[in-house]
Formats: sequence, structure tokens, C-alpha cells
Amino acid sequence: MVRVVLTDIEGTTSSIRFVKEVLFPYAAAALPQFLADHWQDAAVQQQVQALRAELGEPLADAAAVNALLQPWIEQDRKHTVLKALQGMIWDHGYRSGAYQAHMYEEVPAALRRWHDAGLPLYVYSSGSIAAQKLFFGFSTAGDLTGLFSGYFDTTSGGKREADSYRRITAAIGCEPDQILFLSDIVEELDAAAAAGLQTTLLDRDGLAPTCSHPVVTDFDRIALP
Ligand SMILES: CSCCC(=O)C(=O)COP(=O)(O)O
Ligand SMILES: [Mg+2]
Repeated sequence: MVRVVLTDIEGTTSSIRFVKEVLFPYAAAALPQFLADHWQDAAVQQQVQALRAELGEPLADAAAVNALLQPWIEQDRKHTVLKALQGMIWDHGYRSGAYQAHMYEEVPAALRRWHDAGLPLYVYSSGSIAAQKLFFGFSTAGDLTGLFSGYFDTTSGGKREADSYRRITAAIGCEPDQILFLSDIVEELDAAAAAGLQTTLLDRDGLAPTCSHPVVTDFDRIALP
């Protein structure tokens, strides 16, 4: 019996295209100036320190960090530090009205329906928790953050690792098989299933590979209220 819904964002609630063609280019263009302007900020220095500790590189100035991260944006690296910095940069874009986060048409009503039926809703995305809150706060369907009970990002672990789903299950405080995880990536669903979660693949383009998970094209085809 499903008691909790845990959803991915990119390719699941929202189009991959919005993330890759709007958010990532905005972050890439703004990153050099953002790092220069906010180099002394504690939140930025915390991320730079994490990079130095991981890579053993001096990363002495904003230009060095920018040179490191630009290829990571290009490669869509799901690195926690990159995701944290992207979230800080997107804040300005959302608040200035440069863009709104895309939602597939049926998603807001389905989320509201599930929420109103008493199902707690959670997000698990590679985007930072701050970026997730912005995403649902400034969406094409308005502010949807009131529908969610919590958010998880890669500080809980990578989305293709079963242990991440075990940590999330413990944080939510229910049995694993009471959680339905929604994603467009088979490897993420495989990891969730290995941790005992129920799973459903969102196949937005009808191109999904054969897999062991239930497959639907949109949220209205998920067997929930
Ligand atoms: C919610 S922030 C924008 C999306 C993002 O940066 C990202 O990496 C999306 O990854 P997901 O795990 O939602 O596929
Ligand atoms: Mg996804």
C-alpha cells in the first residue's frame, strides 16, 4: 500500500529540456560574475572548501573555480558542490522573472490530488534542496511548495545508490515498501527497488527501454487517488 510519494524532477515532473536549455545555460553564463561577486560569502567559501578537500587543488580564486566547473555544467555532473552553487545562481533568475520552472500539464493537479488525499509528498533530485524549493516555488503553475512535506538531494547520496533510498526511508520514517518513487531513469528506480521501495518509470516520450518497473506516460496513469 502506497503511503508516501517520492518524486524526481527532471524528466518526471518537468521537462529535461527546461533544465538543459534554460537553467544550465543561465548558470553557466552567470557563474564567473557570481563567483567574483560572492567569493567572500560563507556559503560560497563552504563549497570551495569542499572542492579543495576533495580534489586537493588550491582553487585560489573565482577564475579557478569557474574554470573547473564550466565543463561540469557542460557534462551535467551531478556533483553536490556544483548543484549548491547552481541553486544560489538560479535564485536570482527565478526572482527576477527570467524564467519559471516547467511543469508537465497534469502534474500540479495530480500532486494536489494526492496531497489532499493525505499522501505526504517528497522530492528527491540531484538539484540542491534550495534549488528544488525554488523550482516548485516559481513554477509555471505557481507556488507548489505547500504540497511537499520534504526534500532530499545528493547530500543523502547519489540517486543510483540503494543506500540513498535507505537513508531517505529512515528520514521519512516509514517502511520502504510504503514509498512510491517516481523517476525517468531506470538505474535510479533499480536502486530504489533494491532498497525495497515501490517504483514507477515516467516515460514522457514513449521511448523508455524495457525494464522491470511499471511504466506510465504521465501522472494521471499512476494508480493513486
Ligand atoms: C531542481 S534543480 C534543477 C535540476 C537539476 O539541477 C538536476 O540536476 C536535475 O536532476 P534530477 O535528479 O531531478 O533528474
Ligand atoms: Mg530525472
